[in-house]
Parts: sequence; structure tokens; C-alpha cells
Amino acid sequence: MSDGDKDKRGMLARLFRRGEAPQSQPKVPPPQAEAPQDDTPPSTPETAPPPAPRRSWWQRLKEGLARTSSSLGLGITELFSKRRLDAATLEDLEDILIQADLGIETAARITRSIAEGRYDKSIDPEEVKAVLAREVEAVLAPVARPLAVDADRKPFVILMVGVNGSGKTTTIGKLAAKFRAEGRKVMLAAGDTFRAAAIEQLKVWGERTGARVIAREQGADAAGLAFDALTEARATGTDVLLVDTAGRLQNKAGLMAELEKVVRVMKKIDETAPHAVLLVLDATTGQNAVSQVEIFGKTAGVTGLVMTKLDGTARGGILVSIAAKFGLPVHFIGVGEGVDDLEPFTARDFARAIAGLE
Ligand SMILES: Nc1nc2c(ncn2[C@@H]2O[C@H](COP(=O)(O)OP(=O)(O)OP(=O)(O)O)[C@@H](O)[C@H]2O)c(=O)[nH]1
Repeated sequence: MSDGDKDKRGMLARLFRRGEAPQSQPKVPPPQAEAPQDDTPPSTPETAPPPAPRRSWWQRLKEGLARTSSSLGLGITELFSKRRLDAATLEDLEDILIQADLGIETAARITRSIAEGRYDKSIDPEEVKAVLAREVEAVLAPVARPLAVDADRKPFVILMVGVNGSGKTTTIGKLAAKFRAEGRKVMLAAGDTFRAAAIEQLKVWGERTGARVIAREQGADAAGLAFDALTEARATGTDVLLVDTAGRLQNKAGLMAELEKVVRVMKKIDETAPHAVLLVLDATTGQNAVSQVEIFGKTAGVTGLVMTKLDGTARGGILVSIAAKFGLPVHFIGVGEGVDDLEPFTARDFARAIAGLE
């Protein structure tokens, strides 16, 4: 079993331990079988114990970004509790911001804003955090855009792309749960035909969310699968088709060519498809995410971003760097493995959470 397969199995085990999976053992259908069609939104069985009180998204966001905010917060508190604002303090502040991956431009913008009218004065660290939040929000506001699902496009096709392990399959599952909760008919295409565990993982998400899953055996042609899925989704009045793809390294030309083929083939059925191409970025990969945006943007025509695993890094500022550099819409962020740990991206909440404000 590869490390990736172990990761996936570990992920599933953790989800089930946390009680987010069905009450019974997950029944993973045999290879090539498809999850049963189910048009009713998922419901809680009558015998199920009452669910534990849910933490709000704000609580989960704050906890998820705690590594970044405490590292920034500690640095800022240490710096400003003893010193007056001078050139050296500003330089140290800039270093702290750059270390959190906020990017050189944004770091300079924040330090400029702090310096204004405060030179040679003592400053409360909380005031610095408030300026940080304000400036980060200003950078992020133009890119915080909800994913608009056009109901006239039936199905609305969402292609998920990204490097290995960035969180594509998990994000598809979380999005399927959201769309199902909105009463939409959802189909999942297990286009990550490279790895058997990815197909199995998507089938489990299909069972959990009541979304039909179109899957084939490992190694099958991903473009053919996407073609069949789109044909069936059209015929069955599906609202949203989410297409998974194999994790690919952005420097592997063959895999990129296969991705282009998936897009080409879907256009034979609907020339406007895919209607959204979401690049899933793992926040823990740091600055490497920048080159992923560049290459996937050229190859796959990325229309928006999802950033996952913001809970796994002290450098969550990478999202701010990417926003400032590319201006691509950021639709969702993930701060954990659970189904509720993905939410639409909002600039103000993210900025306040990263700055450690209440
Ligand atoms: N902590 C944390 N883990 C996450 C998040 N999103 C996904 N993961 C985990 O990251 C691992 C990889 O996620 P997958 O969804 O399998 O990634 P993938 O991009 O489909 O991977 P490939 O199939 O290899 O291309 C899994 O263990 C997920 O549970 C998140 O927001 N936070």
C-alpha cells in the first residue's frame, strides 16, 4: 500500500471515529459498482443519538487558523510590548509577516500602515493586530467571491484539479454535502482513476451524501469516464456534476495532457463545460502553491481556488500572497477533515481570525 493510500485509509478511519460517518460500518461497493441513486437529502435515522452541539464556523475557523494567528500574535506581542516604534521594530515586524507567508508586498503595506502617525510612540500590540486585520481584509476582499452555481446549466460541471494529496477528493465530498443540503441533485465522477483508494473514498462520500457516483476500475481512461458521467448527468436532470481528477504534479507533461483531454472531451457534449475549474491548494505546501496556480492556470483554465489544510500550518498567510499576486476568486477554505470544515471564503472573518481578533 502506498503512503497516499495509507493517508486515505487513515482519513476515513478518523472520520468514522469522529462519528461523522453513517452509524453502521461503511459499505463500500465492490469495484465498478455505483452508489445507489438517492434524491432525498440525507437524514438522521430516528434511532441515532442526539448530535453533539456544533461549533460555529467562526469557532472552527479560529481554531483552524490558531497556528498562524498564535505565531503572528506572539511575535507582535513580544515586539511591541517592550519597544517604541522605530525603523528596527518595523523591520522586525516585516520579518514576522513574511515568515507567515503573507508576501513581501502585503508585509510592506501593513508595516507602512502601522508606521503612519505612530513613529516613536509605544503601541498596544492589539492595535497592531487590528491594523493587520484591516489591511489583510483589504487585500482579500476583491477575491472573496462565492461560487455561483448557474441553475440554467444542467448539469453545472465543476472540475477539481490540483497536485497529489491537496485535498481534491475530500473537498468534493464536502461540496457534495453542501449541494445536497441545498436540495440539489448531485453526481460525482471518480476521475482519479490512478488510485483505487481515491475511487473508494469518493464512493464513501457518495454514500454519505446520497450523491450518485460514476466510477470505473483503476487505470481506466479518465476522459472516457468524464464523458459518460456528463452524458448520464444530462439525461437524469442532475444539477451539479463534480469531476475528480488524479493528483498531478504540475511539471509532469503527460498528466497535464490527460487533464486537457478531460476538458476537451466534456466540451463535445456541452461546449460551455466545465463551468467551473477549481484548483485545490494545500496551504501547508507554502510558496510552492504559487507555481501551482501559475501552471494549472495555463493548462486547466482555473476559474477559482479552494485552499485546504489551513489548520496544518503556521503560514496560513500564503492565501494572502496568492490573492495579492493572482487576483483569482477564492471560493472556499478548509480548516479540517470533517464535513463541516469547509466553508465559503469571507475576507473579514479570515482576516480577523489570522490576526487573532475576537
Ligand atoms: N487537516 C486537514 N486535512 C485535510 C483537509 N482537506 C483534506 N485533508 C486531508 O488531506 C488528505 C488528502 O486529501 P485527499 O482529498 O485525498 O487529496 P487528493 O487531492 O484527492 O489526493 P490524490 O488522490 O492523491 O490526488 C486526506 O487525509 C484528507 O483528509 C483540511 O482542510 N485540513
